[in-house]
Amino acid sequence: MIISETDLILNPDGSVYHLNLLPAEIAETIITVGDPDRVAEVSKHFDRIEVKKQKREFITHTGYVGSKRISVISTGIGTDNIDIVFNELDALVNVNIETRTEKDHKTSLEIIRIGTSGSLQSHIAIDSLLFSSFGIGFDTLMNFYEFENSNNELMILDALKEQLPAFNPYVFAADSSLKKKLAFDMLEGMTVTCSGFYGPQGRSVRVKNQHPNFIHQLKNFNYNGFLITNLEMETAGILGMAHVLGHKACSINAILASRLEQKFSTNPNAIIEKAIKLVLERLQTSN
Ligand SMILES: O=P(O)(O)O[C@H]1O[C@H](CO)[C@@H](O)[C@H]1O
Ligand SMILES: O=c1cc[nH]c(=O)[nH]1
Repeated sequence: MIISETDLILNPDGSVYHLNLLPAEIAETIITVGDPDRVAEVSKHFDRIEVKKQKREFITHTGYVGSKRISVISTGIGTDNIDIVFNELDALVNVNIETRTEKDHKTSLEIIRIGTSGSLQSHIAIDSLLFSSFGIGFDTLMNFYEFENSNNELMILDALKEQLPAFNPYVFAADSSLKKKLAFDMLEGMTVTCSGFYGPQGRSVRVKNQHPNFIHQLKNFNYNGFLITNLEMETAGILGMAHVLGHKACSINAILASRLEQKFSTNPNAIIEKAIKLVLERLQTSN
């Protein structure tokens, strides 16, 4: 079936519409970061950079760490951008851009988010690193796609419906092989992905929040001892889109804020740098 010009938009040079990339310009291992300035913070550790591209907030650097080819891409903020990044990355590997048809042989990308996040639990300290075993989406992205959940995901969904009935979330697990490879010694937990930074994360600057107990409600959620540990704005969308498109994904969070103690890291760059170095080292040595 031909994929229409409005379903998959290409630029005049054949690159995908928002990412501005051609198929040869991405690696099969991709690090995503929210902040466009973080792309260079990752690629400064590359031994060689062969591609640098940008359109809007989507900056891509592709290069090598040793013999491992890696791309790092900024997604900007939010799961609306995750929809764009994942559909366009998938098209670059799984659609023949010239014939506009799906390829018979599919490529499964390895996608690792290195992001920042706020903690909801006292044992998840500021300046620690946390692996999201599950992403819980409080946004609406995955309502627009067909998918089936695993039994574990369905059981967490049931517990969410019972304990947090005011919300209607979706749930996806991280890829277990990426956890073994990159995060075997990290704290882990369930990450809630929010549709905003202020009200949707229980903050209120001048306007009262409709959910004044948001932080404590989430903190107290418990599924067989498994807790909601942190809040951010992309993880659940990344895990969900990877699942529907057949890619492997995970999310590693540098904890910058404690929402319980109402404190913020005094040196956020140090823990982000630690996460970047750890992921690059482990990606290089695991192949
Ligand atoms: O630091 P990044 O990766 O952007 O992640 C977090 O920071 C942003 C909010 O400040 C949101 O994108 C949130 O998910
Ligand atoms: O509290 C926080 C910190 C970083 N990023 C978020 O989305 N929330």
